Amino acid sequence: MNDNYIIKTTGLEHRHTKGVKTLTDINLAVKKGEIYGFLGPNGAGKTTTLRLLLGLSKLQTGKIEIFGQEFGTNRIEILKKIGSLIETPSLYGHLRANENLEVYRELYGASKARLTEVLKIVGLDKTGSKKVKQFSLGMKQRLSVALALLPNPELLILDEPANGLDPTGIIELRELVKKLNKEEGMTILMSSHQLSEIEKMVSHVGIISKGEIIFQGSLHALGQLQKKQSSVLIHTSDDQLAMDVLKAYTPEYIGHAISIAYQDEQEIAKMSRALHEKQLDIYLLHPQQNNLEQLFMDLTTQHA
Ligand SMILES: Nc1ncnc2c1ncn2[C@@H]1O[C@H](COP(=O)(O)OP(=O)(O)OP(=O)(O)O)[C@@H](O)[C@H]1O
Repeated sequence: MNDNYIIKTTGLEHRHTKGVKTLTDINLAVKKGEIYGFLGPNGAGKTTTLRLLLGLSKLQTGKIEIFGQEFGTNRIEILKKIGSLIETPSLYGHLRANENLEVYRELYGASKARLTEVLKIVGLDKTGSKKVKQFSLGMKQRLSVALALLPNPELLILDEPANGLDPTGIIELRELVKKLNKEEGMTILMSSHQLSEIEKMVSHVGIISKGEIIFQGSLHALGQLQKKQSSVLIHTSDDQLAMDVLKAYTPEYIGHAISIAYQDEQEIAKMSRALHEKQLDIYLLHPQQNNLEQLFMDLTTQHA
């Protein structure tokens, strides 16, 4: 197996109840150093997949390899190197940030120095005597991440960490995730049901819909796919003739204008030149770029 893979699953399938498949042929590939966004609408199967990766649900079909080792037979060794936040951990509202971490410190076999360190990493080292119940949701979330960081993991798995956070909380989370990745060299797998929440922090994306992966690749590749789906709206002094002039681009008349799918801007320039050559006046030439969110919607609905 390629050592670069931190997580590799092959043909994962899962049934919660007899007959109903929750996951079908999940082949996740997360490489060292990636911030991998695991995206999908509610109920798509993200949590089920993450629970399998952490051994919280029993593997039924398929293979899981983490850090290049088969999960089932190297479970303890592997889990020692993973930090996770999968269900909201119980934080004690009447305790301070450091006191909350102290509760778990020994359990994780972490040193006092590590406790101080993780508080600093998540930016909660100056909260003094403030009790956790007075924390914002974003601060609580960062404290939960601090808990996951206590054992100094190589891989961090976060299930919907942006859930319920306001824009400021999301920015704080983004900064933290990027810092962990860059400064601590951590590989991060995080799930979300909203692309906009994570597109500014992830390097790679896996999109799951109805228990199946429908896209996996770099954020750049997703962007390229988005470009392919872009279209330009054109309205001229004679749309009938324009349709004919542009027939090589498979134009579609949509009532008030012509819509044409394009891949790069050069094509728009060519279309414009062809119309001018036929003395057509261009009243409207409007490229419409689907944003990634739209693409995500497209990707999940097309699959239905
Ligand atoms: N313990 C369970 N028993 C039966 N069905 C379950 C169980 N856990 C999850 N499911 C079902 O499996 C499907 C996938 O759920 P899962 O929680 O993995 O989705 P998700 O993508 O994480 O969505 P969400 O963000 O809503 O948790 C859903 O249809 C859900 O109802």
